[in-house]
Amino acid sequence: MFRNCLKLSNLKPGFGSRKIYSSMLPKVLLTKSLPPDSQKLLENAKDIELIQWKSDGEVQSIPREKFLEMAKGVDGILCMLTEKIDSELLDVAGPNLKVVSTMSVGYDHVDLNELRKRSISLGYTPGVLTDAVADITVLLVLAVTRRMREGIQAVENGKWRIWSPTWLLGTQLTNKTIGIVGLGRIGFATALRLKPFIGNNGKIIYSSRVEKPIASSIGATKVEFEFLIRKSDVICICCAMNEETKEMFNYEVFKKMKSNVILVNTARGGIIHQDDLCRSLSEGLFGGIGLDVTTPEPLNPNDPLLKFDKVTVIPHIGSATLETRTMMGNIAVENVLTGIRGEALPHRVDD
Ligand SMILES: O=CC(=O)O
Repeated sequence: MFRNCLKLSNLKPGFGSRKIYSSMLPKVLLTKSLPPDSQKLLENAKDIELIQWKSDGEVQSIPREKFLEMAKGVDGILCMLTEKIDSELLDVAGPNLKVVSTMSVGYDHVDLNELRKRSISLGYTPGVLTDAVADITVLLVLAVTRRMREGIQAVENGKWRIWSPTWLLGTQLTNKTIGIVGLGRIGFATALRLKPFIGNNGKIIYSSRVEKPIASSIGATKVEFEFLIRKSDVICICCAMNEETKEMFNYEVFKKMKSNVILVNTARGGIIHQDDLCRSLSEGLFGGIGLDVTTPEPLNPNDPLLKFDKVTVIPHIGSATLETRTMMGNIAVENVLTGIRGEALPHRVDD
């Protein structure tokens, strides 16, 4: 089933025995094919041996056992957010490993402390996916407030009868309060995009560990998380997932929200306690939910969450534009190549 284990040694003809020569080159393990331009960039690197796992149609992530097997003795790993980088993997990889480069802005799948202990650098891809993820956050806000999923289902299932003044009424964003959880790059870009929709009488509030000076440029006000969840009509989760934010949206929090609140999550599924979300939905809470991220991913098509018409789920495609994925891929390649050469990574997670 798998065409796994592609071994690509970037040798010019005439360099003698490929096997002997290639074994002297630093090895980079790539866990999934990159967008075409980024793939070429890595394949054209002259000073590495590229070891790549490939699945048919790119639909499956590298199985854990395969990952452990292929990571042995490598100098660099270029991975996705779907691969767990933990002590087991790092032990198996061994002392040659200098750099892990994840093709993602989030790195909650990486045990940063274990990397630090071993002086392994972590590269990531910040900045370049801000617009794409902010776009999809707005897309979900609009889709949920305007009941897009139900509308599409009605058309497809022959339930579209006649124009009616009272059918499929959504909610207008005008004059509403938007709460952004985490006003980093993506949170700010989302707020900026939503501002014209709420008009002069709408409000943007945000919660964050620190005051964000840029917020004043769009009139956004910093508030306590508690205030945000009580006062917002629309809440966009735009923060990173860490010990502090994991399952911060749970039953207790849901009960404090407005009963018709719209909740959108384009960050990480784990920030929402999903069983609590289902429980709250079955108790009639929420105006609607929009999720680009879930627990687990992929979400089982029979997951109870999908039984609620007001829940719209899309398959973690926030950064999925060719432009953005190519920029992410190129940065991930630069990170891994500079890392194995012992140079400073262009985009390194600071320790
Ligand atoms: O979710 C996507 C990313 O972290 O890049």
